[in-house]
Amino acid sequence: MAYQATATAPVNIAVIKYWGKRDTALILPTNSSLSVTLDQDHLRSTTTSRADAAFQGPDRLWLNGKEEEIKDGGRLWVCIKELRAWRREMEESDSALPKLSEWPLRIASYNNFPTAAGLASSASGLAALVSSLSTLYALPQSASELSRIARQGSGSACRSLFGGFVAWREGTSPDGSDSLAEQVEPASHWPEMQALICVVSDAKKGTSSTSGMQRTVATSPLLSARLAGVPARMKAMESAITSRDFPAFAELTMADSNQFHAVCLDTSPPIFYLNDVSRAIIALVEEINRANTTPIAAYTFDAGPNAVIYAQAKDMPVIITAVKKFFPTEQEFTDPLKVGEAPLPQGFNDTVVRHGGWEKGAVKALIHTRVGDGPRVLGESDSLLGENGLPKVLA
Ligand SMILES: Nc1ncnc2c1ncn2[C@@H]1O[C@H](COP(=O)(O)OP(=O)(O)OP(=O)(O)O)[C@@H](O)[C@H]1O
Ligand SMILES: C[C@@](O)(CCOP(=O)(O)OP(=O)(O)O)CC(=O)O
Repeated sequence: MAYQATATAPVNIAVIKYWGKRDTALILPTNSSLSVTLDQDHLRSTTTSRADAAFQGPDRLWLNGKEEEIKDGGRLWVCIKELRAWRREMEESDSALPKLSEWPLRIASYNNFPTAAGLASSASGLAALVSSLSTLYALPQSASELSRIARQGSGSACRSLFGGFVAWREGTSPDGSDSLAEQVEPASHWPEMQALICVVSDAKKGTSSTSGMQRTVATSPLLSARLAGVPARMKAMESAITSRDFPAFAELTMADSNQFHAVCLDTSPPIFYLNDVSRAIIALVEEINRANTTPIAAYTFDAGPNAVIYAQAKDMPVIITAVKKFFPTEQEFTDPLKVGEAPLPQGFNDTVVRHGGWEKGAVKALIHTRVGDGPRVLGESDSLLGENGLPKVLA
């Protein structure tokens, strides 16, 4: 007898960044963070988990058709172990339940966008794993309780268990019980919020977030100044979101991204995630905002050169026009949200970006999406596992 569940989970892009751990084993952060969940219609991880008494040997997992080792004591292993323990508790108190916790697992996952390229695949991937397993095991735990498990898979993954605008509260407890995610506002609160992802590079990045942030904690004198300011910034960001104050949201988002990259530069040896194209995108957005007098766009960069530009739907046509003009893409851009284009603001000074713009392909592709909801449970027909327990989609 086999039981299985398939779930999808979204990507989230932080506007107040998580950068630093106070406990590397439990993944407890040095500061709270806040993110926007992006629409799974465009970017998602899909995961099928199956438990079968007939499976032999240890649990196995495939990512994009390729087997990944579930290392003893590793992050995937910890997430699976904790969810299985919750299932076991249920089975112990209700003998009618099938003993799924005793059966080996087969797990297949698929990301519909580049993995490990600074597009937050570990966040959506670990959230999809936790969602599919908690559905398979019929766990009663809330999304916030599940976020504690996802956090141990990858810190930022805890925020992908919710849609909309999501805070990860750093917590104070040494055991991590209060370091979890909660929704600040649902997607429906500010549906005009959209994101334009400028894919500058989809190659695997040089310095992983995990090792980069620990080097910052160990060596950056600037980090303590950043940490002292985050609580006030979190408060201001939550109030900007609650009151749908885009200019305030934009100022805080850009300041936090710049401060995060400043502490990276302050790390020894320094970490450079931004490149010349990233900096040119910053200059472009700053100039659009200057010419427009109030900010209509906000850039933010994670641990890589790709830009995410947040803007409201009404302003996205201007942003798309500007980005396409100065950064002609390799891949033709067809906008799924079909917002169209619009002229640049009066007084826009195009000398801020290299004369005439960048060569084709400096920005490889554009992904236009919007704020979206949390994990979704799919049906049997969406299973990624074949009857034999091996993945259907091979890379
Ligand atoms: N769908 C998935 N299921 C399980 N694990 C995944 C999945 N997608 C990604 N991962 C894990 O996350 C790793 C990539 O994480 P990494 O932090 O290096 O990149 P990223 O998430 O794209 O970037 P960042 O988090 O810095 O924005 C993969 O090598 C894999 O171990
Ligand atoms: C820059 C960031 O994207 C860093 C994300 O770091 P990870 O969550 O990938 O790190 P680990 O907890 O070590 O897996 C900022 C953010 O998402 O808040």
